[in-house]
Amino acid sequence: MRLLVDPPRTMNSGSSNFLLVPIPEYPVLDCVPNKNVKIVVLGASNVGKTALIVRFLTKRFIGDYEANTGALYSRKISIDGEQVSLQVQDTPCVSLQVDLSWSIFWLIGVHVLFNSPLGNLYFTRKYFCSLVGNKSDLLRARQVPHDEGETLAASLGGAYFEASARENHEGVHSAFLHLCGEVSRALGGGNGEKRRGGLHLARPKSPNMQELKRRFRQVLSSKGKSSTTTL
Ligand SMILES: Nc1nc2c(ncn2[C@@H]2O[C@H](COP(=O)(O)OP(=O)(O)OP(=O)(O)O)[C@@H](O)[C@H]2O)c(=O)[nH]1
Repeated sequence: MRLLVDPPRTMNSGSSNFLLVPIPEYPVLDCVPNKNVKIVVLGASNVGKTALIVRFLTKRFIGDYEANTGALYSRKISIDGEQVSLQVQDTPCVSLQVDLSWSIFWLIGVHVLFNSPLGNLYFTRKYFCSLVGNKSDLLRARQVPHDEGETLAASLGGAYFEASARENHEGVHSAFLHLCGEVSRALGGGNGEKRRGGLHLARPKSPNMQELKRRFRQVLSSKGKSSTTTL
C-alpha cells in the first residue's frame, strides 16, 4: 500500500517548518522497543483528528479540545507480540484541497481523515496510508458514500475505514492497528516469534499504593492530629 508525499519544504503559509510539538515520551516501562512506528493524522478542520488519537490511546472520548496545535504523542505498544515505539503526530487543520507536500518529513504512515469529499489530495512520495471516514455515528450528515471512500483509498494505495471516535474504540483501533501493523512489518526485523496477534498498549504500572498511603498519612500527621481521614 503506497501513498506518495512530496519531499519536505516549508509550509506555503510562510511559517517555519511544521512544528512537531513534542510531549514527554511516555515512560518506557520495561524494555526498549526495537523499532519506531511514526504515524501522522492529517485532515481538514473539525473532522476529529484529536478525538481519534485520544480514543485510540486512552479508549476515551473527550468532546472538545483546545485548537489543535499539532501535539506529538509517544507510546510503547506491542504489535503482533513485538514491542514497538509508536509516535502519533496530530496536525492542525489542513485544507485537503491543497498540495500536501509540506514539511512533515518523517511520516511513514498517515491517517487521512475526512468527512467531506476530498479535493485534489496530492501526494508524490511513498508512504503507507489509511483513509478514515470519522463521525460515522452522524448517519444523516454523511457526505462521502462508503464505496467512494473505498475507491479513493484504493487509488491512494491505502485501506479505508469508517469509525466514530465518539461512539466506540473498535473502529478507531482497527484503523490504527492496520496502519501500525503495515508500517511495523515494512520496518522488518522483529523477534521472529509469533505471540498473541493484535495491538496492545502498555499499561502504566499502577503507583505503589502502600507507599502512597504511607506518604499521605505522613502529610496528615504532620498537619496535626485534628485530621480524621482514614485510609
Ligand atoms: N458526532 C461525533 N463528533 C465527533 C467525533 N469525533 C470528534 N467529534 C467532534 O468533532 C469536533 C472536532 O473534534 P477534534 O478532535 O477537535 O477535530 P480536529 O480534526 O482535531 O479539529 P481541528 O482542531 O480543527 O483540526 C469536536 O466537537 C468533537 O467532539 C465523532 O466520531 N462523532
